[in-house]
Amino acid sequence: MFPIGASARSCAALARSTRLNTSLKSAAAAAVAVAAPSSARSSIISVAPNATTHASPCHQKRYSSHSPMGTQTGPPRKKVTMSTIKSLYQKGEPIAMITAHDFPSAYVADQNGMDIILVGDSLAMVALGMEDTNEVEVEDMLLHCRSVARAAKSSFTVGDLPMGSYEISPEQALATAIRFVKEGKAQSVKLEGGKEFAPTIRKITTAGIPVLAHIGLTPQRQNALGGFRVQGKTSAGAMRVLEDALAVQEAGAFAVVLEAVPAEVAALITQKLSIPTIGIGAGNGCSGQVLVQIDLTGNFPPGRFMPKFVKKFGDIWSESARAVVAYRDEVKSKQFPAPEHTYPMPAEEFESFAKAAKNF
Ligand SMILES: Nc1nc(=O)c2c([nH]1)NC[C@@H]1CN(c3ccc(C(=O)N[C@@H](CCC(=O)O)C(=O)O)cc3)CN21
Ligand SMILES: CC(C)C(=O)C(=O)O
Repeated sequence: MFPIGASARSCAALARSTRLNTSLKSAAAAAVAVAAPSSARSSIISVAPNATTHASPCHQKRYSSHSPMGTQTGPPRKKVTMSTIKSLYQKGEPIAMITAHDFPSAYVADQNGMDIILVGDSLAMVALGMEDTNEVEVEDMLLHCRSVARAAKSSFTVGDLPMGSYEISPEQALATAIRFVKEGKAQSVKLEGGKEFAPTIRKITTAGIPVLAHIGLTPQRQNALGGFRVQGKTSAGAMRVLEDALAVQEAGAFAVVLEAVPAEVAALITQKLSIPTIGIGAGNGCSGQVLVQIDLTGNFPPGRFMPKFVKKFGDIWSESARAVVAYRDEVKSKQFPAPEHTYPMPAEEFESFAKAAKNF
């Protein structure tokens, strides 16, 4: 979906987003004011309490393949639960959410202060190389949910119900949600849809499985939406997003993802709700934010199309590429492996072996 090099669709989207740029910027500025009361803003912790402190783990520690990521550093963070999320919301402290699709990506998120980890169906594209999120199956999601669950010691986890696994009936949705909890070890599920999915959300929450709703741009319905289009850009469109938000809240969702909605619309919806809004491309007037991990860490090849809402906070791709090139060069030049990467043997043992080997 985000091909290497710009497709015709991406170019059109880019052109549209350039036109949007100025209006969103002023909207974002206006939205800052409603993000949190100033008293709450000052209490926001800027560094995760157990953020990894050692400078460069790869030079200091050898991680054994028997223990996936070595031992945890620092005191364990308290488990984030439904009530932690509620209390962050009440304090006006933004909720930080990130996607993860495997053990290491969940581990780095968990160890560095993410409140919520989402095993998003975006894994179809970012981890499995599929064209579309609609290709991913429940079984694929469950494998990845389990890997994430093993690393998520403190973050609250959400598993994304893939297209086709919840739309047929509330009963189908509940059956899938139960599999996410039992087989995927997820603590909650996310599904795309507003008003029409209120009975579905009600069915799942009544069974005691927390639901994160997802409205605005719902990527699984890109074909019906006419592509990845910003939602709620007209008064009537914004009203539909508000109605969806109120309906999913009423149905029992613990929070709602607002994707690709003008910032001032998202801010107003946030004020109207009594559950947190988690924005992605919805400005900073939301109660929290979510981004796809590989997007924010810059773990994708150059030239790939990115939605306007992505901020690249790192450049993991360049670093990986640099390491792979250095490895290749050292293999080709025989600089690697050096003596320190090999296992010693008493000289007399080797001599005896060499002598014995002569007869073979
Ligand atoms: N790596 C990745 N990051 C994501 O955020 C993401 C995925 N994959 N896959 C699933 C969905 C798809 N998402 C998308 C994809 C494209 C646009 C996009 O092209 N948006 C246009 C808006 C155009 C308009 O209506 O003005 C943009 O220019 O940002 C938005 C969200 C978000 N999700
Ligand atoms: C972008 C987020 C909200 C998502 O749905 C995903 O990662 O699939």
